[in-house]
Amino acid sequence: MIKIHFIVNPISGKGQHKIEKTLLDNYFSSSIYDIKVSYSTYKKEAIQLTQNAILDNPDIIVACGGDGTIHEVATELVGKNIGFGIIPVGSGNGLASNLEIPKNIIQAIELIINGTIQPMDVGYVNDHYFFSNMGFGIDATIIRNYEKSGKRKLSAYVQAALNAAKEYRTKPMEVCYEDEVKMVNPLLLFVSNSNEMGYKMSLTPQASVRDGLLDFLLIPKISIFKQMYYGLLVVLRKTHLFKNAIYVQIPEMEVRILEEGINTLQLDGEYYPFSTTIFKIGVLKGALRVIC
Ligand SMILES: Nc1ncnc2c1ncn2[C@@H]1O[C@H](COP(=O)(O)OP(=O)(O)OP(=O)(O)O)[C@@H](O)[C@H]1O
Repeated sequence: MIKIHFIVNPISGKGQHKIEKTLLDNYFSSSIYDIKVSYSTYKKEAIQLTQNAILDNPDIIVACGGDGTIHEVATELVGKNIGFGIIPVGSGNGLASNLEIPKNIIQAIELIINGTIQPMDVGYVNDHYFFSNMGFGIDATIIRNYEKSGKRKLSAYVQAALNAAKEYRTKPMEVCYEDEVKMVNPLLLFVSNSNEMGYKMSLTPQASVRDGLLDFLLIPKISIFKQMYYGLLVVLRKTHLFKNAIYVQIPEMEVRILEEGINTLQLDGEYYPFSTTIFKIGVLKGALRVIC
């Protein structure tokens, strides 16, 4: 018997997907599979649901949602011998798109049945994991504004980004990597494991979830006109034309923020405040067994 737990976020995407046991039973024969389904009823409950599912010794746990749900479920599976499946019913679906997991629910189910388990890298910052990307800087403010808007669609991201461009204040930081220490004051310090942020957009098109490296993108403080130009290049998928950026592919970096107070990060598109000023960022090669 193959035991599979599905953890479903009922509000992800437009909240209109219907992933239910009756649907799954059509594809997972009861002579081969033992299927369980649970639904998150509030933010971050998928963490607890995954912990409960692990106690049942499943072969596979499937996150049904977007990058936020993937983050919550996969965090509990790092370094464990449990297959991780994805049914991407979120809004941006960045990681699933990077892994070429179809957005069509039936095709994603078929991939869980016929796909192979492949190790993928996992990023970490201090004691938190990330699977797609994380960032200090304006992206954390964009995510905070986006979460406040209560909407989950591309136009809400664009509005959140325009508001963040007006209000964001840069902070001086030291970044240490490969024996170098650089003093920076970045608009954006974006760290990516995956080559897609969601909505088919990317700031780090060269990133791979299997290279044992993270892609670090540092955009210095620039004028509002240059910010708009960069935004345009992101939409046009031509960020390589932007000459003010530092882009390195390395396994680790330390960031020291040179101002006391609360520091904000986005981790896989969710907003997190931290009271620490020192952030150790790195990658665990092949630490998640993903089905794709
Ligand atoms: N029942 C619920 N009510 C409110 N929030 C929930 C519920 N279940 C899960 N959540 C929260 O919903 C948030 C968004 O989830 P998710 O990322 O899966 O969808 P999305 O934002 O539509 O997709 P993406 O991140 O790919 O753009 C997560 O923070 C998650 O904790």
